[in-house]
Amino acid sequence: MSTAIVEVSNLSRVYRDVTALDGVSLTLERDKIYGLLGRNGAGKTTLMSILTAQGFASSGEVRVFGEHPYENEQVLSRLCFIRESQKYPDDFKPIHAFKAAALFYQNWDHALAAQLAQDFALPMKRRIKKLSRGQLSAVGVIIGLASRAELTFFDEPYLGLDAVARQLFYDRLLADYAEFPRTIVLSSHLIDEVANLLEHVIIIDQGRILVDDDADNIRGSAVSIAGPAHLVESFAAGRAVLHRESIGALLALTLDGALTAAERREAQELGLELAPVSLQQIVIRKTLDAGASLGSDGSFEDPTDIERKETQMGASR
Ligand SMILES: Nc1ncnc2c1ncn2[C@@H]1O[C@H](COP(=O)(O)OP(=O)(O)OP(=O)(O)O)[C@@H](O)[C@H]1O
Repeated sequence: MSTAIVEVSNLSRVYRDVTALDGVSLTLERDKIYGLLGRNGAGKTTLMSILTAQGFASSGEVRVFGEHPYENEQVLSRLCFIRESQKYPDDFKPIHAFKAAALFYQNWDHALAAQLAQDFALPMKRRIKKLSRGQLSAVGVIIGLASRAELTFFDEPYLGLDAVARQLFYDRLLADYAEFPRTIVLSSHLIDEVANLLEHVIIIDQGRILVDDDADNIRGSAVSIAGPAHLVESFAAGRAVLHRESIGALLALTLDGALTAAERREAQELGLELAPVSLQQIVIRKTLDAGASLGSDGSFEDPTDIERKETQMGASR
């Protein structure tokens, strides 16, 4: 039996002159934590909006729990979309938002919501429009977790949350997921922070799927190698290089693709240093690579643009 709960086929979304999604096909399986990653404007929110029936597709097919999500109460009551721009009625306090969620979500766990409100030190009786930015994010995070929806989307849920509160969110998410497995899609720019939560990663770039793979495969899909420049160059000859960085006579390369056992031995015999590459670095390299070879208008860009973009993204270490 298929475990796919979301099936997307050739989905596109065009806003006047912007193609936000361009022929996206993917499936999401039951009981998995997905990372939906990509640069600003890549199309992540647009994709999640369409899957949750808050936005329309220009073309393509979307099935959620085997059905069209639009105006489909059966489907919508089984999914939860937490986004930063969530609007609440003017006079709503967190307590009202939770009561409304309890009516809508059949798996709502009141005790969990109360515990999380305490953990996040959320003032339950203050109007939501008076809450700080972090407290507002906490309201969303609590609804996302306590709803225990079969399919939950968190679109950058951490805005304004401090480091302690973010860690609390990650810890509670993992603990609750272990007890009540479900499908969670987490869109985040803080990739290193969420990397350990993710089982599967979808990288989207300029409206297209760039990578759709298990997190472990992606982690193993690049390696960093460092040592005297001439030895590193000869070892890496003929291999795709995602990134290079030199300091004096030393060179560090990020190589695309895993090394075989024999190659690892060879590197060790040459005295070269091998190190894994973080998920965040891989995402940065792959999206820069895709952007460098094919510009948004389909033209090839000047390769020196990579340096400029890396600086913009804060990727250089
Ligand atoms: N309502 C709209 N009208 C016109 N263009 C839009 C609209 N919504 C989104 N876009 C454009 O579509 C593209 C994808 O936007 P989207 O919000 O999906 O990106 P994102 O990956 O979520 O970005 P971020 O990480 O910055 O939140 C962007 O170029 C954006 O400017």
